[in-house]
Amino acid sequence: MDRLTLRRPDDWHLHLRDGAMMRAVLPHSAAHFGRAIIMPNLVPPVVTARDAAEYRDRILAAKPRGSAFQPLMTLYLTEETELRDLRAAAEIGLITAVKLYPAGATTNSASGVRDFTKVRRVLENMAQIGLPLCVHGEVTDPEIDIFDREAAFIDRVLDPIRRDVPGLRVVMEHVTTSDAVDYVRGGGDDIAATITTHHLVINRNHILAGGIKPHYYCLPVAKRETHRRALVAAATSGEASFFLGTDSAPHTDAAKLQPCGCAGCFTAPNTLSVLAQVFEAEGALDRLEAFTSLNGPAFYRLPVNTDTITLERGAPVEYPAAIDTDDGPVTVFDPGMPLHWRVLD
Ligand SMILES: NC(=O)N[C@@H](CC(=O)O)C(=O)O
Ligand SMILES: [Zn+2]
Ligand SMILES: [Zn+2]
Repeated sequence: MDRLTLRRPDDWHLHLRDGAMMRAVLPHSAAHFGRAIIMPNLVPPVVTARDAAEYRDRILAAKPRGSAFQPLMTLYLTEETELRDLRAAAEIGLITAVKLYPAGATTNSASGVRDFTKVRRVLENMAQIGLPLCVHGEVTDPEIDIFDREAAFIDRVLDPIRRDVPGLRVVMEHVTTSDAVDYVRGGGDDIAATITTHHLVINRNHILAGGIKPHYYCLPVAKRETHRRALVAAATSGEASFFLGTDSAPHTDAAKLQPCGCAGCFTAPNTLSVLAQVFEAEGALDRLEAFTSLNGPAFYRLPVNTDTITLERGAPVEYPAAIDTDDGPVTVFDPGMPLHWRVLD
């Protein structure tokens, strides 16, 4: 097979940032994706309906001319989130989901939730209206080893919340462990998971062996190879509970390459080429469309995109090692292998 036509993919977890950074990164997602769930962890975060409407308008204004890319907005859940504001935003279709960051778990999560009893009423209302909760699933307890924080989150936080609030629809974002894959598989129709591009390619050795590689540092941090294999198996299985959320998370090189560097991999420019390579290696190219274009809309109860994209296999695809922004260069994810699948214009 050297040509592959798919329903146009969507990205169910994307960081576009704001200002100069947004203008530089947005065209890379808009070139390939129909829609994307836009993560709200700006500084300050997108917490009110008004913040979301203004952010959406800034994205639409920065969108390349002629692009039909649709940002699907989210609210950043805080202990002060107002129920009325959130319900109104959902009713008019301004927001597609709400994002839960445990306070301190990841980039710009300081305004996140510490005491989960304080958001219970909001969660109950979300269950009632079927509004999905996107979850960064890591505990923040410094006593818990960073490689165990996702598995611990399932037992200590996520499962108790789901028992407490039956019917709450949850997307466990950027899963990195076989524990999360198993939990989502056994969790019924109200839970799904996004899987990133980079977690299908790297394990923790890529970050640490032979010298430290800050551009592979993201959260949740990549785990051991057995976990990566579980993610590849889930993504390539075609199972409805697993879909693409790239978590493309641009930071300038200056912010990544320092004694305390930021977490995040910037994968927007080459994501689809990397994914096709991974699926081909598994003999699963026929299930790429389910992962990139069908399972996400089904969970979010949205129609699939009506148009298609075509990938073609050939000589290795060229992509920039970094993109320029007015804030400085942003390094593009290096999958460490030649990519033979290019997206045709
Ligand atoms: N994934 C990351 O390592 N970073 C994300 C935040 C997040 O998705 O947790 C970011 O905003 O930079
Ligand atoms: Zn996250
Ligand atoms: Zn993210």
